[in-house]
Amino acid sequence: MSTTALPRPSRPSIAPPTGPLPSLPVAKSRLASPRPSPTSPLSSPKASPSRAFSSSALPQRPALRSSATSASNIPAIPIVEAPAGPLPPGRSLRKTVSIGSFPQPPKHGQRHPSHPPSPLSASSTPDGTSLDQRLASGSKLVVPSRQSSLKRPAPRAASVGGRGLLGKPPMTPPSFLNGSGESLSIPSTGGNLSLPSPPQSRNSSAQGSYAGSATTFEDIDDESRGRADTHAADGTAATKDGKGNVIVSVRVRPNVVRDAAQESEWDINGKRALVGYKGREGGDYYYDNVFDAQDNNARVYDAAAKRLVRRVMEGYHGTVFAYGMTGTGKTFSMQGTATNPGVIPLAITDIFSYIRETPHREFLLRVSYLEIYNEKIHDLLAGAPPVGNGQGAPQEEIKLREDSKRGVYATPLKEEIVQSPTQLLRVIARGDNARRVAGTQFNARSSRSHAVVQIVVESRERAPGGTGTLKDNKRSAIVPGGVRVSTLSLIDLAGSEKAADSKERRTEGSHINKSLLTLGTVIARLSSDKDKSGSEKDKASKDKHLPYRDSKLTRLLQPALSGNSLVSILCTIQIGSSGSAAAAHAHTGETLNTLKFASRAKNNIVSHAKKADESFGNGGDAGSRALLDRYRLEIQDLRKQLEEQNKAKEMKEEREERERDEEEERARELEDRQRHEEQMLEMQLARTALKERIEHLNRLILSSKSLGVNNARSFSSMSHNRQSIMSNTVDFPTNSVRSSAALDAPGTTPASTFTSPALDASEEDDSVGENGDGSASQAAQIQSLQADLADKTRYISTLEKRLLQARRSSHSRVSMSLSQKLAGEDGGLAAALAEKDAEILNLRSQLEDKEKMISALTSARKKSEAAHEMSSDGSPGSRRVSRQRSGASNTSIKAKSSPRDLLSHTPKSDRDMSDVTRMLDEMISGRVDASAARRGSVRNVSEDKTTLRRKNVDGGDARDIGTAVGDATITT
Ligand SMILES: Nc1ncnc2c1ncn2[C@@H]1O[C@H](COP(=O)(O)OP(=O)(O)OP(=O)(O)O)[C@@H](O)[C@H]1O
Repeated sequence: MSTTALPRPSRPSIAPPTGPLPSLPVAKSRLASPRPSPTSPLSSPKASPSRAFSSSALPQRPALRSSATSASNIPAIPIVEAPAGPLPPGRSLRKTVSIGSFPQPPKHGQRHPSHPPSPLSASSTPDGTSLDQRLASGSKLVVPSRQSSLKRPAPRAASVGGRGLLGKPPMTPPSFLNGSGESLSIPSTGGNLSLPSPPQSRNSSAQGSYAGSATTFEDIDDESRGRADTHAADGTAATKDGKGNVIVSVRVRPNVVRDAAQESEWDINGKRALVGYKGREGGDYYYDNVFDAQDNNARVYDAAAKRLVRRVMEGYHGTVFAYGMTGTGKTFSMQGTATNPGVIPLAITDIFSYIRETPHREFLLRVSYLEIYNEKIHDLLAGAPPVGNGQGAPQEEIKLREDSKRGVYATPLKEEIVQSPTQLLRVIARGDNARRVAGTQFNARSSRSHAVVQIVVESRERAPGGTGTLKDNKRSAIVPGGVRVSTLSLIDLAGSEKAADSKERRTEGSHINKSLLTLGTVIARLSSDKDKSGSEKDKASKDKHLPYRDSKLTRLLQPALSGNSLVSILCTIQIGSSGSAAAAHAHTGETLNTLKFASRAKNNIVSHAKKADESFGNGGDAGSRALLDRYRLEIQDLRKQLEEQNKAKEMKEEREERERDEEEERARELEDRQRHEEQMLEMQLARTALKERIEHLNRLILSSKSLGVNNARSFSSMSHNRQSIMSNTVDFPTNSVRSSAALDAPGTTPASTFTSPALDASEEDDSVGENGDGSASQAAQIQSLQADLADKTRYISTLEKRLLQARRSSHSRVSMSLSQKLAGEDGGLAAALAEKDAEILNLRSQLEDKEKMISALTSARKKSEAAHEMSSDGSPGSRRVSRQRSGASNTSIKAKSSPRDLLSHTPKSDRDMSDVTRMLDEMISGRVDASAARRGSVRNVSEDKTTLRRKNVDGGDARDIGTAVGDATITT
């Protein structure tokens, strides 16, 4: 086993002792111990080839004989940094490695010697020893409370099985911050470990991880996330006293003006994590990390906070705070600058890198930012920033509360949910702007308050299969495992200060100092109350004795300080002080105070940080905290609502579509029905017309029979008497009838019908009628004509009505955009209309004729009756008709006005008869002409209708003619 050389060119090498060291000195007081020598047994030049030295340019020191390689039977091998020359007075050999401190071999993960071991798994300080080793070796210890660690049994053999110095001392137990809890025996390289971090742990840092820690680390960033749990079944940090979960680092701010005198008093050794002061009250202070003036923020972050941040992402609470005198670089370290980002921005970058690297979990981040100013808590994210120092807009008073799950927390405090690094940085920048700063004699922009950024990380297992569809999300909702909530607190404390110029600054300073003092007190007392078992009960009783409540700061830090959180403390100092000797002295005193505070913190704070439980969101306190659960439920609710709304919308659309279809169907049906009705109407119209015509024709036939015009030889029984009267009494004026309509009317009853053959005497005799005077026949005729007239009137009105309806419906149909059909239908429609018009015209004229005929017949009857009354001789024989009057003379026609007139042979009656005869002739001739004209006008309308009409007209004519003839017959 080889050891590596410690690059300590500035220090004289001390030859290793050849024998065992004396028992450990208890370093209560300052020990002017010799510096560890680069020629330490750990500083073998034959460093493992697997080790890569970051500072290869560092001067190589001569190899010292490694005691570890020698006798394994040596109970204890002192590792002595022997100065090249004689030891200075007061200095002693300090380093021993106890064989009992060797770690057990790792259960797994032991690295192959050829693999570059993680720098984080170095089990010792850069010089190859652990802090405890150093403590045990009698290094200067400034914390009296660490007595226990100093009172160790004498170191035993340093090497077991060749492992010797390489093992991890038991007092530097594995921790979550420092590793998985597994120890790896890695050869010390003399503190020059600067192997790069695993790629995934380097997201935020341009620089490789820096293994300056004095404690044992193992890189479990990668696959061993969760493997940590295997080291402690209960999730507790696998450490006996939990000390490994606390990292204390010291950072030295570069001097603006070089102060050679001051600087010479200090020994800042980053590689050995050592701060040594040679002045009065001086001593060597070892920490987990010491950063010198050349170290940038990225390096500080990598070594002091990176692991903690990743543990927070895994479910541990973590607290990082910067402590130090004013102007020493706390804000610079926490916030950094644009070119040199500090812990906060680098942590933010890492948080999001972790989220990216962990696809199997989903995260929710919320951030709050508060400051404690003059012992009052202000929310830096709530509204407008306070103006000046404490004169800002009044804010609701923020109080600190405590509950079992959340520990101590401020409320009401605004929390913002952030989704990207930029967003998070912007929120924090907003808080920074709201923070109170003021110029002091030490710092032009001094923070006058303690500022606390809290990033709450909620995470839960993600359902396999992604979140694409609702189905997936539903599935993810029932994924086993609850929400894990952890908190990362990043705290930039106000700087301690001795004096201030203004009253305001003094007030602020007094509050700052008071709270810092309380913090120091709490940390100092932690040691005496330290409970290694870390049981809740003991912790509670311990906490009771600690003055957490003496200041807001300590109250807020209580969960972290009492062991629930991983802790990283960054103490900032500035060596060298330009100014008066008094100022320089005061400055040094402050610096030493800071160093002592750091040492106490390192030694006293015990963390039993547990991974947060995965809580379910179904109530309980944790449930009320886990926004992730609440959001998930809300999302589910909203999705359900959305689904229901979609369903309702779909149903509504379907219903509307159905209604539209139904409406269209109804409209179609209505249209069909209307069309059908119209058709029916038309058919009805046609049928009615036909019926009317048939009735009319029937009536005509009866009328003709009754008049004996139709066929004298075929009397019907019904009109027998009347016809017989007519035929017997009438000296038929054949010439007049023939000269008129009867002969001209085409299609009329054959002329023989009208020009009835000579009737025999008996028939003529019988034709006088029931009353023996022909009045019954006339009355029947009149009655028949009146009935006929009524029929016609009714028929006409029906026709008119139907025509009107037909017109209306055709109009409506035409207006229903059947324009293309119009061309085709218009002709037919117009023709039909014209036909109807013609028909109406025809019927009207027929009506007129009838009326005229009725009036003529009525007057003829009246005259006949008058003549009958005047006649004294009423015997039938005397009324024999004179045939010699059958000539076509007007006088004879005049005599036809009434049979009674004919019988009376009075001049007046002759005149009357001739009037009637004339009138009838005129009517007949006019009627026939009109009929002829009408026939001509309607012939073109339509074939069958024309035929029908012609029949009507002809029938009408025939009847008219017949009637006229009948009349004439009666009157002659
Ligand atoms: N490591 C460093 N490298 C370069 N400059 C630094 C470093 N540390 C501090 N400074 C500078 O020192 C000044 C004071 O630093 P800073 O404000 O961070 O001190 P502080 O400890 O926060 O002081 P206070 O407690 O008064 O707020 C700043 O101008 C800062 O840029």
